[in-house]
Amino acid sequence: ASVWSQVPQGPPDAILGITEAFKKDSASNKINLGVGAYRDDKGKPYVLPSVKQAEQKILSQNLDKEYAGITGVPDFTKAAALLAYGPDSKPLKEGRVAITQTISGTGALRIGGAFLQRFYPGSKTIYIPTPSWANHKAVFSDSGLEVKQYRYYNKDTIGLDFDGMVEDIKNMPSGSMVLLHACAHNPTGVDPTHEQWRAISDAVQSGGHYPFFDMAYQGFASGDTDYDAYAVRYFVEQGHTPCLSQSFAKNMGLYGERVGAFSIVTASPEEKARVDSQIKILVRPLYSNPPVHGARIASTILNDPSLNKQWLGEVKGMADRIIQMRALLKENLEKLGSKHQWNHITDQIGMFAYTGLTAEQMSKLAEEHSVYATKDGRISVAGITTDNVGRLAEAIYKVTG
Ligand SMILES: Cc1ncc(COP(=O)(O)O)c(CN[C@@H](CCC(=O)O)C(=O)O)c1O
Repeated sequence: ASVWSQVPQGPPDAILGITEAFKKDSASNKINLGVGAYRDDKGKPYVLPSVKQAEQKILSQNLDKEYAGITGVPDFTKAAALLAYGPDSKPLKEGRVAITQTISGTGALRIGGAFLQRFYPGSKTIYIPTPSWANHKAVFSDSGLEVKQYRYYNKDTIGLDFDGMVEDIKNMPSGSMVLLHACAHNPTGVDPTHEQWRAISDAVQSGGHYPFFDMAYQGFASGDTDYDAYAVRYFVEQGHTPCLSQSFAKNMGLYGERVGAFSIVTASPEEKARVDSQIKILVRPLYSNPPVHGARIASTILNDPSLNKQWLGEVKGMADRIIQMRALLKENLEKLGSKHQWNHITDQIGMFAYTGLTAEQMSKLAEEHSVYATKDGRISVAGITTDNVGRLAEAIYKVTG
C-alpha cells in the first residue's frame, strides 16, 4: 500500500471552503458573503490608496532583501504596539511590552498559544467565547492547550449574554486563560459596551484569570482605532498584563501579505527581556523570521504622519460603508414586508452580521439563490453592495418566510 493510504479525507474549511463553493457556482449574480474580507461597492477587493503609496515609497528606497530579525521589522512592531496600547500606555513607556511580528493574526494567536503552552504557570486551559472565530479552537488545541468555552451570545436576544459570560468567567478555575475579542466579535458582531467591559475586567481580575486579546479589526469596527482598542487599554490600565494578537489583514487590507504581531505586557524591562528571548527561541524553529514586505508597508503607513492620517480616513471609509450596507439590508427586508425583527443587523458591529438564519436556511440561500455564507448564519457585510442588496434581501426574505 502507498505510504499515505491511511490519510483520511478531511472536511473543507468552514470559512475558506465557502469561497471554493462560490467559485464553482456559474450564476452571474452569485453573491459571496463568506470570507471576512472587505469588498468595495463594486464587490471588488480593495487595495487601500495609502498602501499603494507606501509601496511606492518603499520601492523608491531600493531596500535590500536581507533577513529580518526573528521578531521581524522593528519599525513595524514598535508602531503596532503603539497603535494597540496607545501613546499614554504605562507599560509601553516603561519598556515592558514584549512584541514579535507574526504571520498575520493567525500566526500571532498560534505563537501566543505555543508560548502560553510552554510558560504559563497555571492550568493550560484557554476559554474561548461561544461562538468564536471558526479557527480559534484548532489554533489553540494544536498549540497544545485545552480549549473550553464561556457563554457569549444570547440567541434569544441576538445579543450579548452578559450575565452568562460574567458568571462563566467567575466560575472558571482560578488562573484560567480567557480569550477575548477586543472589538468586532467574529462571528456575531456583538460587542460588550464599555461599561460591560469594565465589569468583565473585574470578573477576570477577581478570578485571577489571564486575558488573551484577539484584536483583528482595530479601526475596522468603529472607524476609530483608539475607540476599538478601548477594552485592551482599559484592561492594561486596570493592571492586567494581557497578551495580544494583532492583524493588519482587514484594517490595512493586507490579507495576503500576512502582517500581524503578538505582544505580552510584562512586569519589568528585565522580565520583558527574558520573555523576548523565549519568544525568539520559539519562533526560530517554526519559520525563523517573518516576511518583510507587508511589515514594511504597515510600518511606512503607521510611521509617516500624513500616510497615517490618510490611512485612518480609509479605514473609516471601509467601516462606514459596512455600516451603510447594514442599514440598506435591514431597510430592504422591511420594505419586502418581512415579519421578522432585523434590528440586530444594524446593532451589530464590524465585518459580520449574525443573521440568526439556520444552517438549512443558509444552505437554501446557496442552493436556490446563489448567496454564499457560513452555515452558522454569519454573513460578511463587506460582500454586500448597493447593486446586490435588493436581491440579497429577497433571498433572505424567501428562505425566512
Ligand atoms: C477574530 C479573528 N482573529 C484572527 C483572524 C485571522 O486573520 P489573519 O488573516 O490571520 O490575520 C480572523 C480572520 N477571520 C476572517 C478571515 C478568513 C479566516 O482566516 O477565517 C473570517 O472569519 O472570515 C479573525 O476573524
